[in-house]
Amino acid sequence: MKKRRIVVKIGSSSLTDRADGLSAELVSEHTAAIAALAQAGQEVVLVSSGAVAAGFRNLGYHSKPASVVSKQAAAAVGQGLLMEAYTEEFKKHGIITAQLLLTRQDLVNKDRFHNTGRMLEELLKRRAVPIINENDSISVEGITFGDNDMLSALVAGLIHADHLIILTDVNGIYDGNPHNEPEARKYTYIAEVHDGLLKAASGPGSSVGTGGMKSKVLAARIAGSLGVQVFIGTGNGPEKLLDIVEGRGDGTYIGSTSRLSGKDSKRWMAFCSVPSGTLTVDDGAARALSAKGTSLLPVGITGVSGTFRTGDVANVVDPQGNLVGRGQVNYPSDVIEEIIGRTGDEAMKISGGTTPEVIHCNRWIHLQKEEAVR
Ligand SMILES: Nc1ncnc2c1ncn2[C@@H]1O[C@H](COP(=O)(O)OP(=O)(O)O)[C@@H](O)[C@H]1O
Ligand SMILES: N[C@@H](CCC(=O)OP(=O)(O)O)C(=O)O
Repeated sequence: MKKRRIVVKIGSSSLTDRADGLSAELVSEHTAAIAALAQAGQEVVLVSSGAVAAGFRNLGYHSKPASVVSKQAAAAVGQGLLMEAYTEEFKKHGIITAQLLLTRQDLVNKDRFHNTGRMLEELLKRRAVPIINENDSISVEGITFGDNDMLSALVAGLIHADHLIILTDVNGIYDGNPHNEPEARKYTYIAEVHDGLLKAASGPGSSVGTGGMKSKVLAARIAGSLGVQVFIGTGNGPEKLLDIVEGRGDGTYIGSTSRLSGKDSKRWMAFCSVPSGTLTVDDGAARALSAKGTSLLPVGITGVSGTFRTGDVANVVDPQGNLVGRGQVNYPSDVIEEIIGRTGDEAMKISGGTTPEVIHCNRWIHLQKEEAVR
C-alpha cells in the first residue's frame, strides 16, 4: 500500500452511546481501525470531537448543555476522559498518542501556524498518533473554528494530507437530510463541491452533533481546494479505514481541485489568516486579478476600509462587493488611501515606497466567496 498521510475526523455522534455519553466500545473500534492504517504504513492524524459528550454527565447535566460556559466546563472534564480512553486503547496496539488542543489563534498567527505544522511533522516522524481537538474550554465565542469539521480541513491542509476521512453517523451526503426525508438519494462520488450540495446539507441530526452535514460539506470544499481528497461517511470494524482509503467505503467521496496545493504561505493566507480590512477594486482590476493572477496596482483600487499595516492581509472585492481574493499588502491603509487611482510611479513618489504594487502576485490568492472561512 502506497504511503499516504491521512486525517481522520470522528464526530461526537460516532463516539457516543444511546444515552449520549462516551462509548468505550466505539472508542475501541475506531482505535483499532486507525491502528490498522498505521500498521499498514500510513501516517495518521486524528481530529476527535467528544469532549463535551464525555464530560457533561459528570457535572450533573442530563443532556448536552446548550450555553457556551456549560459546554466549556463539560469539555474541561471530558477532554481528559476522552484522551484517557484513546491512550489506553492505542497502547494495546503499541501506539503512542499525543494530545493537541488548538485554538483559532494557533492557525491565524502565521508563526504559530508554521510551528504547529512542524510539531505535527515531528510527531508523525516518530510514529505517534496526534489526537487533535479544539481547546473548547478556553476558546472564545466568535473566534472558534466553529466545529471540528472545519478544524480537520485546516489541519489536513496544514500537513499536506492526501486524504481527509470524516466519520459520522450517516453513510454519506444525500440530496436532503435522510433522517427527515426517507426518499433522499445519496451521492457516491462528487468531483467538486457545488452549490446544490450546500443547499441539500443541513444541521446536525443527533443531540450531540454540532455542525451537521453543512459544516462537513463546507470543510470538504476547503480541503478540496487544498489538494486533499475527502470522504464523508461511516464504516464498521477494524478494516473500515483501510477500505475507505482503497475506495470501498460506505459514504461519499469528494475529489480534490488542488488549486492551493502549493506554498504554505498561500494556504495560510487563504484559510487561516484574518483579514484586517478590505480593498475595493474596479472591474478591470477584478478581472485581471482573477483571470491572470496579476499584481494589484493602486490605479485599480477605488476604496479602502479598515485599518491595516504593511504585511497584513486584506480582502479584495469587486465593485459589487463580491470577494475576488486576499493578499498581503505592501502599504498601510492610510497610505493606500492617498495613492488610490494613481499609477505605480505616482504612488511611489507620493508614498516614498519602493514598490508600485499594493499586493504582489506572489502574495495574492484568488478565492471564491464560499471558500473564505470568514
Ligand atoms: N444532506 C444531508 N445528507 C446527510 N446527512 C445530513 C444532510 N443534511 C443534514 N444531515 C445530518 O447531518 C448529521 C451528521 O452531522 P452531525 O450530527 O453534526 O454529526 P457529527 O457529530 O458526526 O459531526 C446526520 O446525522 C444528518 O442528520
Ligand atoms: N470540540 C467539541 C466538538 C465540536 C464538534 O464539531 O462536534 P461534532 O459535530 O460532533 O464533530 C467536543 O469535543 O465536544
